[in-house]
Amino acid sequence: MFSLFYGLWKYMFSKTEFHVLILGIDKAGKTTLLEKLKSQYSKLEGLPPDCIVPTVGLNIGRVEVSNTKLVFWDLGGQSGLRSIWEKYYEEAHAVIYVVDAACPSRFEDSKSALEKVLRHEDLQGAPLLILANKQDLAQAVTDEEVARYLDLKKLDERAYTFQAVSAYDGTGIKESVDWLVDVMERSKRTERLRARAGIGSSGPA
Ligand SMILES: Nc1nc2c(ncn2[C@@H]2O[C@H](COP(=O)(O)OP(=O)(O)OP(=O)(O)O)[C@@H](O)[C@H]2O)c(=O)[nH]1
Ligand SMILES: [Mg+2]
Repeated sequence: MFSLFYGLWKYMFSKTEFHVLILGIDKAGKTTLLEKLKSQYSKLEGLPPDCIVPTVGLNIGRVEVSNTKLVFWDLGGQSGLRSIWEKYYEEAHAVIYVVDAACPSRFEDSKSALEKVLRHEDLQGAPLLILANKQDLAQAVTDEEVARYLDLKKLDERAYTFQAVSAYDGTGIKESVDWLVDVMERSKRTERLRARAGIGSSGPA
């Protein structure tokens, strides 16, 4: 009986919580993005870019956007650390994949790391937001050019988009988060994760 009431209470009063994985190769700007998200969407001051060091473990950021709680998981992108990424796939509602748009010499590495992410069955149907980061730099290429370089195949069955951003000055971040929240709310994967957690779309299970 208690669990029935608790389920009902949880359904009616708790805000939806989404887990978003921030992936990408090292130096793409993932942690800089996380800190920018924190300073734009929460009362917390994010770390300034010159205090950010390469990530070895996991950085977590929690923010609220309208009636939605977002929990960001930022992982290290160095090649020896990428094997850890998959431990987080099962619980993720969506993926943000960050590309350094000012560094074409690393597009190939970025592309193959992303292809591996997309092949993993634990991420089936997860919406994908690909960020062409570092747009504040003159040499950065556009989001369309990053899309051409990555030349991703077999994305038909998942919601995805490319967005030009600067984690440094915040350009494009609001549009990116709005897109992400909207697709996660409508995604079949979200329905599946909710059902597994005992929160059905038409009430507690
Ligand atoms: N100009 C500019 N520099 C950026 C931007 N985003 C990140 N950087 C710089 O890029 C470098 C790497 O940034 P990080 O945020 O540490 O990159 P990361 O993807 O978290 O790297 P790992 O933790 O090693 O995987 C730092 O020197 C940042 O200041 C951006 O939008 N513009
Ligand atoms: Mg980092």
